Amino acid sequence: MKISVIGTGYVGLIQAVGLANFGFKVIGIDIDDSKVKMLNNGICPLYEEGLEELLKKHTGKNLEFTTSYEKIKDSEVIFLCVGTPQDNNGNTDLKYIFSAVDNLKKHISGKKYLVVKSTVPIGTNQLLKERLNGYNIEIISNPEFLREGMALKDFLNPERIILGFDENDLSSKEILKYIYQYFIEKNIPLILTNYETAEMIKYASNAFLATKISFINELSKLADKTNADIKTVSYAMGLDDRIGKKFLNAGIGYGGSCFPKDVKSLTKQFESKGIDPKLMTATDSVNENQVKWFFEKIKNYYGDISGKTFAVLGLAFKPDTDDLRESASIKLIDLLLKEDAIIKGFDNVKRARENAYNMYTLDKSKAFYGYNLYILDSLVEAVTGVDGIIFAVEDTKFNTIDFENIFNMVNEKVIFDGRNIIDNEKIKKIEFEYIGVGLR
Ligand SMILES: NC(=O)c1ccc[n+]([C@@H]2O[C@H](COP(=O)([O-])OP(=O)(O)OC[C@H]3O[C@@H](n4cnc5c(N)ncnc54)[C@H](O)[C@@H]3O)[C@@H](O)[C@H]2O)c1
Ligand SMILES: O=c1ccn([C@@H]2O[C@H](COP(=O)(O)OP(=O)(O)O[C@H]3O[C@H](CO)[C@@H](O)[C@H](O)[C@H]3O)[C@@H](O)[C@H]2O)c(=O)[nH]1
Repeated sequence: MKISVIGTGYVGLIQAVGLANFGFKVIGIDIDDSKVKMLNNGICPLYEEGLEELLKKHTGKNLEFTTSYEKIKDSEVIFLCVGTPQDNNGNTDLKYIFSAVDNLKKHISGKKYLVVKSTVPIGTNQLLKERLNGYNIEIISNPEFLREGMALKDFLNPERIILGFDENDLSSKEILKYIYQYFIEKNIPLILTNYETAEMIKYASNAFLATKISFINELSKLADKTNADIKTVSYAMGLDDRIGKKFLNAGIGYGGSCFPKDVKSLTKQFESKGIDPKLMTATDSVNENQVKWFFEKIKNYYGDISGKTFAVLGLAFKPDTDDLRESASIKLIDLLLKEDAIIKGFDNVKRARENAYNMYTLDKSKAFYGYNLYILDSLVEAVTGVDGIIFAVEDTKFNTIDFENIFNMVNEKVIFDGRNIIDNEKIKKIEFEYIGVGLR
């Protein structure tokens, strides 16, 4: 069976490479010519562990990439994986979805199945059905749940597969069961439902996780003002199975290309139906403020941060990715730079360092203060001579830092742990000042 994947970003590329690895003949379609060229040469345009190896293995054999929608005519099944960013008002901007569907229309000959993996507001699959009315095509909603940094693992071991169908469509279930045979044999739970339920499951899952994070982040502020230790609070809460220990780590807020925009989109979806989205508004607002609150803690420590030099360790929105979208680390760096601090940034992922460098040199809104920012290729270089070390990403590789060794390299011995990843008791013993999130 031939399969097309429209949009070869974090989701589409994993889907294309993953399906090629299952033995399907896959064509990846993207409007970005330079990306397509790289992919056809077996070069991965984004960092995801293990992805480039698999890309190289299949490209030129059962996997190819193109900018031409014409190739779709040979594919029976088409996965739609284009971006669904937020517009200026926080609504989901569906322009890439509509443009892809309109391009696709021109090449429908014979029966086709369009599987929508992009995260789209409730009602969108039905809208697409109307847009494609009269064409020989069925639409299936199949939201994606992979996490960046573990995308290949998540592709192979999803916790559930959600498939939303039109009630009159009888053939799609069989086609999807055939493609997802591997998962069915592994007894991965399969939820077969209608479009709207499938769409809501995606937003509900992301919004719930985001709310869990904002919940613990809000508590961390109270812990900061009292003698409570938020890490112990999280741990003890998590021992209750009904609560669960995951996504209860306090920090400088959630980032990435999904949680921030999906929470905002859900808020707008409530509002569009005349419902006051109290919980979603709070989740979003706690998150927006968390990084500012931590920045104030840093400022309060010095009084004035102008001319102070900081090592910021971790640049992406989470570990093991090069993705800087809505990164709390970048937001913190912006706040520090705006008050004339000097930043020495480091991330364990080389591509994240490159993306950060490009962002501050090419993005006009940032370049004006980018001259106070240095992106360094070594952690030791980043911490040498600084007035404070800031941990901005929960990268466990930072746990192995030899602080005794670093003691004599820094100018001022203070650590701001924005992700509560450093052993604070150990740090204090070697006479570093320690400032965490809701713990001392
Ligand atoms: N990134 C994640 O971890 C993740 C996980 C689950 C779901 N999602 C959802 O999946 C969707 C894609 O996210 P992403 O992070 O992969 O996006 P992305 O920005 O990394 O990739 C989108 C790709 O689509 C291409 N594109 C845009 N318009 C196109 C068109 N008309 N035709 C062909 N290609 C086109 C872009 O050039 C880009 O390469 C979003 O709806 C997102 O919310 C993302
Ligand atoms: O206890 C925690 C856990 C996470 N985070 C932050 O939350 C953000 C998101 O983390 P994570 O969920 O691991 O990353 P994503 O790759 O954005 O994945 C989320 O968003 C994807 C896109 O929709 C979904 O597919 C995934 O299921 C969902 O976990 C990051 O900034 C983390 O630093 C915290 O602050 N505290």
